[in-house]
Formats: sequence, C-alpha cells, structure tokens
Amino acid sequence: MKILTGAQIRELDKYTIEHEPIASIDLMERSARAICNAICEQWTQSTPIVVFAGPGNNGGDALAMSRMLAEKGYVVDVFLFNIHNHLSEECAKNRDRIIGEGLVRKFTEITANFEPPQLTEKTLVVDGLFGSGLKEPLTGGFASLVKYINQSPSQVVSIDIPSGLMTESNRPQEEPAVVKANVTLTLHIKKLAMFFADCQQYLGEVRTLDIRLSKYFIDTFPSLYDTIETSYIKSLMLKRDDFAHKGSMGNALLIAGSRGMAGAAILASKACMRSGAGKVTALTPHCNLNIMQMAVPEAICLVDRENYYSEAIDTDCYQAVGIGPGLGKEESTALALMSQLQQTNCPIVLDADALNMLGAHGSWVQQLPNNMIMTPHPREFDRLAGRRITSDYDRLTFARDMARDLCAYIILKGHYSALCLPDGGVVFNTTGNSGMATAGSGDVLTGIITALLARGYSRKNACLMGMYLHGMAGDIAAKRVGKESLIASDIIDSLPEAFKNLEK
Ligand SMILES: NC(=O)C1=CN([C@@H]2O[C@H](COP(=O)(O)OP(=O)(O)OC[C@H]3O[C@@H](n4cnc5c(N)ncnc54)[C@H](OP(=O)(O)O)[C@@H]3O)[C@@H](O)[C@H]2O)[C@H](O)CC1
Ligand SMILES: [K+]
Repeated sequence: MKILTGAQIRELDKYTIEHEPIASIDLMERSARAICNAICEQWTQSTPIVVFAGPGNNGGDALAMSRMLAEKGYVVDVFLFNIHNHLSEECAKNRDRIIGEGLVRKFTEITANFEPPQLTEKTLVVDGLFGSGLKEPLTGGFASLVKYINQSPSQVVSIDIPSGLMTESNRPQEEPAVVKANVTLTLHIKKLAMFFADCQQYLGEVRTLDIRLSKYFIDTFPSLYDTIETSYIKSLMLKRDDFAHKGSMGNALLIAGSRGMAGAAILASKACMRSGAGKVTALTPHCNLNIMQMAVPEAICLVDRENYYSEAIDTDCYQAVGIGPGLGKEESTALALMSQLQQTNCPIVLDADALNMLGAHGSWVQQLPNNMIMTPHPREFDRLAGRRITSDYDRLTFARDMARDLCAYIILKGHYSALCLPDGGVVFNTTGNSGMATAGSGDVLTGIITALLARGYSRKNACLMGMYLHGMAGDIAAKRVGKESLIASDIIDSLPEAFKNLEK
C-alpha cells in the first residue's frame, strides 16, 4: 500500500470528490460512519463519550460522528473549538446539523474561555481536534487541552491521527503537545509518522478505516513511500530448476567474525545456507575455525591468519559477498575492508562492524563504490551519517538522500524496516515483531540477503525479500517460543516455514 503525504491526501480527497463523484459533505459522512462503527464495535452505549472537535475537517468528522453515535443511543457531550470564528465549510454544516437534530446531550461551541469537562475512567474521549491539516506544533490553549486529556484516566480514540502529531515530520519538543491515544482510527491510508518508532507512544492501536477513496488515484499517483505487499514478494520468488546443482544455485561469501565473535559468523552463515544459496563460504579468523566447522558443517571455511579480518581476498568466484557481522574494528580490518570493496565486483552487503568502521572514517563513506547494500540499525546509521539525527523522520530523510547520492540500497532496521533505494523511493517492511530485538538478529538478515543475491535476485528484490522473510521467520518463531524468549537462532530455524509460506 502506498503511503501518501498530507498534501497528497488532500489531492486524493479532491480527486475522489470530483471523479466518484461525491459531495465533500457526503465523503465526510462516509468517514464519520466508519469511525462511528469502529467505536460501536469496541464501546457500548453505557460509555459516556466526550468529543473534542477542532475547526477543520477533522472536527467536521468528529461532529458528524457525534451525531451518529447519539442517534444510536450513546450519551455524547461535544466541545467545538471555534476560537478564531472560522470553521471549514463542512465543519460548519455539521455544527448546524448537530444543533438541528439536538440528540447529543450537550453541545458547546467554545469561542473564548473553556471550562474543561470532567474526564473519568469510564469516559471515552474522542479526539477530533486536528488531523492531516495541522501546520505546526500545538501551543497555548490547545496544548493545555492536550495535556488535560493525557493526564485524565479516560480512554482516548483519535480520529485520523492523534492531534498535535504531524503526518510526516515531527521534531522532538521539550513538552510535546500531542494527544496520547489508545486507539487511532486512521482514514484510508496510514500516515508516514505511523511508521516511526518515536511516534508510537501517541498512536496506541492503529486501525485503518476504508472510506473508499479513489483506487485509481492511489494506484497511478507516484509516491515516494510504499509498504511491502505479500503478493508482490510471492511474485518475486525464483523457481528452482529441476536440474539445479550447487554450482548453479549461487556461491556466497561471508566475511565475518573475530576472536570472541564466532557466533556472528555462524548465525550469518547458517541463515545464508537456509536461504537457498548453493554454497556458502565463511572467511573468518583462524581462531574460529573449529567452532565454525562444527556449528555450520555445510559451510566452507577460509581462514585469516590474524585473530581478525586483516586481508582482502579474491572474490571472483562468488556471486555475492556479505561483510561485517562480528568483524571487530581493528585498523587493519578497516583497511582490508576498503581494499575488499574496491576489488569486489559482485553485489555486497555491508552490516554491523563494516558500517561502524565506515562511520569511524567519515570520508570513506563518500568513496564507497556504487550499488552497496547497507543494513544499519539506527545507531549504526547515525554513526555513518556523521551528524546529529534529531528524529526518525530526520534519519529516514538523510538515509534517502544518502541512498540517492551513493546509489546505494540502505535498509534502516527497526519495527518497520525501511529500504531506501537509489531512485529516492522508500519501502517499509510489514513483517516482524519486537521479539526480534535480540543479539544476532541483524547477522541473520545479512546472511539471508547475501544468499538471495547469490541465488540471482536483483539488489532491490533481495533487499525486499530479505526484510520480508526475516520478519516473517521472526513472526513464526515468536508464535513458537514467544517474544521474550526469542533468540536469533529461532529466526533461522523458522526460515524453512517462511519460505514455504511464500511458495503457497
Ligand atoms: N481523505 C481523507 O482522509 C479525508 C479526511 N477528512 C478529514 O479531514 C481532516 C483534514 O482536514 P483539514 O481541514 O484539512 O485539517 P484539520 O482539520 O486537521 O485542521 C485544519 C484546521 O486547523 C487549524 N490549524 C492548523 N495548524 C494549527 C495549529 N498549529 N494550531 C492551531 N490551529 C491550527 C487550521 O487553521 P488555519 O488558520 O491554518 O487554516 C484549520 O482551521 C483529516 O484529518 C480527516 O479527519 C475528511 O473528512 C474526509 C476525507
Ligand atoms: K485527531
């Protein structure tokens, strides 16, 4: 599903209104009906409802929904904030309708001073103050109201997006004036902010309500942001030739491990073997040779004479190289890495210490050959960026620019891992869970993507499929062992089932 910006959503609204065609007020009626139904599914008529409506169409949605809830027998108190004596056309129409019907218990239009109502544990607050039309952080009276709502013991449902949260960029504020919702009922399309870790505290459970906005517009309108679709990933699956042999299924090399970090090399190599590569070779320090051979007997081992990776090797016989898990940060390792990158012609995945070493030698980042795949977690990325990152949006924007400038594929790992592409596009992954926040999980991803590259997937497809499979295997593992106990090996053990799901 594409993710549209606030400005694009306004165009989508306009397009739907013109081409369905549907009157703007009726589209609001449709949105309000969807919101009303969602609330009725979760809360009964015995729940007293307090609605805070703003002056724009978010407020209009809230007013129309209040009328519908009252028609269904809910006890609803409505507060409409019209401080500047200006309401959007649809908001004003819905104010007149609500007054005309007279079904809500209390309707108050606030033009100056506001005496807040009592909000108890039983109350359900519906937040329809501001939606996608918010222009800047809330201040003054609205900030105080948000604080009042957040300090109350009431459950809160936000319409479209919690009031105070911008649809895209949210800079950190000392005292953020953003509603903390228990449930966010977002209209038709998730907003970009909903994919960021630093916005999750405001969103609660996010439910997307279908309000039948133009499918044609969404399908044809170019968007920078997208999410992975299962059907698309399934369509990418390469078929295994019946006459395949290990030499035709991809020869992958992993440069991983150092003294005390054999585990990273083992996890990456096992994941690589489990992801379809015909042959996996691990280049690892001599001190790790025995443990490697015992733990991953399927892999071939090449050894470095030092206790760390110290020398670049010839990679002409490999179809993909993954570098970084557990590599350490010796200066000679960093030099070997740069020399390896210059002399390797096949696709390369850079992870963990490979990224940390690039971050430590700031100017090296700009010297990277084109088409690198990088899989940083937030801290690794911030080191690579070499400047202070202020928010998840800031990080994503910087990663997008970097992917374009370096012609690279950057996977920003997180709950919704984001693949930033050389053409400026971003694709969010939708599989995975918090149990995967565990040591070695990233090494597994490196192994998977390296295998997929060796198998013959393009860089973009290997990244998409790798993120998706990694998350799906994590989800399968979480079902089996639970999120608390999940370890990286469980993700590898679940890869066969994840692959089988894609073949269905
Ligand atoms: N396609 C859809 O998803 C549909 C969405 N709908 C709903 O409409 C809102 C968006 O409505 P819009 O009127 O564009 O915007 P808002 O209601 O969010 O807010 C606009 C008003 O807020 C004022 N404003 C903006 N920033 C601030 C601020 N920092 N402090 C105070 N006031 C602010 C703004 O005032 P201006 O003077 O700047 O104009 C407006 O008065 C969307 O979220 C959905 O809920 C439709 O119902 C149907 C389809
Ligand atoms: K809202």
